[in-house]
Amino acid sequence: MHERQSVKSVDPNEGSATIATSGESVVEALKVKEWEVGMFHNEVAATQGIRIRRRPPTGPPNHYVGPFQFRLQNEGNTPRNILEEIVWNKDNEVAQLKERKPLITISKALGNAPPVRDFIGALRAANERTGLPGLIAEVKKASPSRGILRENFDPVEIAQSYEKGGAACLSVLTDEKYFKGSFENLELIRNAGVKCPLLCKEFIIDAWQLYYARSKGADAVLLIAAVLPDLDIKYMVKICKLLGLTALVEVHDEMEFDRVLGIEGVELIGINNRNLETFELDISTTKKLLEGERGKIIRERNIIMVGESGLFTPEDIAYVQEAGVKAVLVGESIVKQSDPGKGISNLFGKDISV
Ligand SMILES: O=P(O)(O)OC[C@@H](O)[C@@H](O)c1c[nH]c2ccccc12
Repeated sequence: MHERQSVKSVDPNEGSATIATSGESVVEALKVKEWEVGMFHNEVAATQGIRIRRRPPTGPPNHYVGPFQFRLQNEGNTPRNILEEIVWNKDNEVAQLKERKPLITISKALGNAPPVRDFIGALRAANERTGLPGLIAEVKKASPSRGILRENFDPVEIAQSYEKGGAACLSVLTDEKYFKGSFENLELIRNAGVKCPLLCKEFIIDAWQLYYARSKGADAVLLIAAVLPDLDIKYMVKICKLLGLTALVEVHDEMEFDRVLGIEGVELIGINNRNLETFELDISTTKKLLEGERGKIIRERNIIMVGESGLFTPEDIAYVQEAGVKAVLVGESIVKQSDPGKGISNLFGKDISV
């Protein structure tokens, strides 16, 4: 047992952690370390062409100093775009949630989580059954680019309608601040007896979130290459496998796609037609990225490709299918319709539930 230390470390080269005089200052020192790691993270990310910085570039850690809004207005601490703002906000959110529910608590809850469902299996089966891309239908109330998509929003009703309409899997937004989603919605849908596997649509920046998502009943999670450096994706994909989760790794340009193709164990890749930094939408992104060598690698490795965002008509579906996707992720065009299940028939130009 240590006696309470009250003197500085004798070695002046040692770091601030050794000046600790009580449990609280050890915690502070750990937070500073965490902050430094976050800073280092920004530099590693930049070498991989990632423009999104994990933390504001100056000042102390944002989760224990002052209101976030205040910090955002400070020079040097202004996010460059909406994706960066979301990520910085998520960093705060996760830091707080983690303090309330440490990993050990969540690990215990994992045993009580609903069993995992086969996300990729469901997509493949739907694709074989219909000859069309398997549908991941998104339960989405709002987005920063489109505002409120549906006023009268009952997540369970929408999920059941999607399932009835022939969706293979569902995507449930869990971000509250920017997408008006919640983990409660995910749990409600799972507990209502919906059988489709569920994607937890979240901005994942910390492995803790993977455990949390599984404990809330998720079968799959989204990993965004515009935000996560290679090593994070690599470890997160491994943790997903341990937990039985499917990782949908999302890319939106050639560089991200090549990075992800260099990571072992990736089985499901989404091409987001929307650039999350600028909101620009262009469905030819899916086609462009699957042309040539990359398309060949995908086929050789039997990786399932998902066309994401901006799909509204049977022509759009045919276009991305022709480009090589076996699945699509669709929100806006179906969630806006009074009967979302019927929205699916409109989207595909036929009833895909039979
Ligand atoms: O509503 P749309 O345009 O059909 O898009 C759905 C889905 O692709 C989109 O919500 C999405 C794809 N990747 C994301 C990452 C974060 C937030 C949202 C998304």
